[in-house]
Amino acid sequence: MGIAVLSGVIASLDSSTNQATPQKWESHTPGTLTPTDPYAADETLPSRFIACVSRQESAKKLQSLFFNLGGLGPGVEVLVGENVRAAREADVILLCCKPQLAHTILSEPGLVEAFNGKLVISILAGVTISQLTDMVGRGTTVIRAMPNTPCRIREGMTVVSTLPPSESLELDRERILKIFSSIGRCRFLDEKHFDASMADGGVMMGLPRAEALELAAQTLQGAARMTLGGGAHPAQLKDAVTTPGGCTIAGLLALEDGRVRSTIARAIQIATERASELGQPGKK
Ligand SMILES: NC(=O)C1=CN([C@@H]2O[C@H](COP(=O)(O)OP(=O)(O)OC[C@H]3O[C@@H](n4cnc5c(N)ncnc54)[C@H](OP(=O)(O)O)[C@@H]3O)[C@@H](O)[C@H]2O)C=CC1
Repeated sequence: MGIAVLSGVIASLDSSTNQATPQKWESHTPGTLTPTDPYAADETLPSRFIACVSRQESAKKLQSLFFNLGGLGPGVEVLVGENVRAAREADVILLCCKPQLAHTILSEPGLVEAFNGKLVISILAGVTISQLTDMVGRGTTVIRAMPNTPCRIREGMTVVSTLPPSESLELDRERILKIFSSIGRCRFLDEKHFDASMADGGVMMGLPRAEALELAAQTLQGAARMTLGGGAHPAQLKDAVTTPGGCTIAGLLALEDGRVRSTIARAIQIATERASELGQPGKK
């Protein structure tokens, strides 16, 4: 998933650089941006990328993958076993390891100091901000992001935990929006919704109507495009997607009927109805 995020950011930067007439970041709903925007002379945009892995084999794969991306891709530095060095040189750190490795990786001598004062964005499922803060120290701003599988085709829906008050809040917020809007839609929500979705199997529970609709529709759109464009079977998506909730499950079940194209519209309708229902007062 880390590769998907980084590739999306690079592709967005490249596409905006190549635009003859740059457009502004477009806001659909409060807190969201689309990936069709200008990057020139914007301090919130990244200018250097470092990818960290633990194995030489992975490094070779990543070097080849980023090289083949073209544009800014070949400029990505891939480091093996040098997390502390990379963290020292970074302003924003995206934590994308498996959840069970977090403690081992973050206990490496020098890492807490290297993280101090920086923005750490964790996509680790099920690891709370409080747990991460215990590992990295209170001098680091830790936020959680929960992207979903369609981020791999830049049709994702990422939920990001709301930022704590700080002097760099606006800058951090812009940086986060630009990272995750490059792989789909991005929405800030309180961390309690992350835990509700993990526990209940549906992020829609307790969400306000507008957010529930947006998450359902974008998740379904991403799933549908992965099915139609990427050849992924709905059953594979259902196994892989971590954030769908009842709305997308309903959509995917409809897709599995075999009448794929004709049922997409029905799936979206089911999802929208379900999201509306969950968004009604009294059901929050
Ligand atoms: N897959 C999905 O759809 C989603 C995943 N997530 C979250 O994303 C995270 C990653 O999942 P996924 O992408 O599937 O996992 P992967 O195993 O594909 O990627 C994990 C990466 O971490 C690297 N890594 C492991 N150990 C170290 C280390 N000590 N130092 C530096 N890098 C290291 C691995 O490199 P190497 O191979 O060299 O060890 C690998 O590149 C998980 O926490 C998951 O909860 C969140 C939302 C959706």
